[in-house]
Amino acid sequence: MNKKINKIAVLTSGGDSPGMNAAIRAVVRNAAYTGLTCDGVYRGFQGLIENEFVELGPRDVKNTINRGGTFLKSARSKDFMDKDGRLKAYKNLKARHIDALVVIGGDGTFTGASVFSKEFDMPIIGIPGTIDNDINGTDYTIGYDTALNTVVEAIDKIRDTASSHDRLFLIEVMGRDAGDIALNSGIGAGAEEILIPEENLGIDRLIESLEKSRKTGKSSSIVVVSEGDQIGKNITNVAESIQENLPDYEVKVTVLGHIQRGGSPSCFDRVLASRLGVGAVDALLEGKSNIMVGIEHKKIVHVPFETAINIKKILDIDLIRVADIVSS
Ligand SMILES: Nc1ncnc2c1ncn2[C@@H]1O[C@H](COP(=O)(O)OP(=O)(O)OP(=O)(O)O)[C@@H](O)[C@H]1O
Ligand SMILES: O=P(O)(O)OC[C@H]1O[C@](O)(CO)[C@@H](O)[C@@H]1O
Ligand SMILES: [Mg+2]
Repeated sequence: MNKKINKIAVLTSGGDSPGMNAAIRAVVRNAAYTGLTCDGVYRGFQGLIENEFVELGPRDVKNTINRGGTFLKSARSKDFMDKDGRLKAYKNLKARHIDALVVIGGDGTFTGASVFSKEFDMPIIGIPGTIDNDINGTDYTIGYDTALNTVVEAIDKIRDTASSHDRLFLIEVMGRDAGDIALNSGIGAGAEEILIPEENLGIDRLIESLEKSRKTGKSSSIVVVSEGDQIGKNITNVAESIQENLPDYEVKVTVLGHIQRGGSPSCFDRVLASRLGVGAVDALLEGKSNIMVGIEHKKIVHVPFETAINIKKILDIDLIRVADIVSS
């Protein structure tokens, strides 16, 4: 028999992502809709430890659906990695009579949530919020679509100047260990080459391919490089190898950086966040715990944290084929 849930708390953790506010809003409003009370926790797991709670009702989340970042703020909490820190967090939750938790974040957040939930018998539901789209069991994570649009807009601008000066640009995009942002933005922005961590074909093939492109009449080129790419030590190192081997090219490097994490969420991310936020409270009321609410084939799914974290999400191989064909 599941314990009755009267009060929940919601937090955002790990790297922020556009649409996290929309997810908080949906959690808060579904809590009120179903007769629960809801606290927000500032600064993710660190706020749990440092007792930074705020009561949130439906009107407290007005005008947030359109805002990037997270108004609850986020953190990468070292203290939560220790049992002492987690014990403090548990005591603070109990002192506020909180029966269950909704965490919005990435794989690290779900790992922490899973450890905590087992240690202290606290029901927890995860909502995938990360620009990386690196979580198994959900087709999309909140913020990924917005980040892709930001990247494509930036690359379009770089292409203008690349083409005016007949230059080769290497553009680094985020994604830690996952190539989703690089592969999809690369196709969307018409990149000549896309370097991702999941596929290392080596520097020689890259140089050969760029040389061939120039011979077939391409005067400028865009190469999208995922930050987790393994070809060189880093993007500058890859640029130097290309420059040495292809002296006729003028090679430039742009690192897009944290611009990719900001901005107003796309409509896709707002709707996704709203569905997952509502779904998280529904799941708690159904007695679920230790799961992520995700989306697969347009339907809400419940995925055990273990499956979401420990099984590497498979990259769509056909996208690599498409990228090769459309860049030829
Ligand atoms: N093994 C663990 N035990 C306890 N807490 C953990 C563990 N792993 C991660 N966490 C907690 O989760 C937080 C968020 O994890 P992390 O920094 O990896 O970001 P994330 O949720 O994966 O998001 P993103 O990858 O989008 O930045 C960590 O800072 C830490 O507080
Ligand atoms: O902002 P930070 O802490 O430097 O983290 C950067 C990392 O976070 C992410 O943006 C995911 O949130 C990764 O793509 C990137 O590797
Ligand atoms: Mg992560």
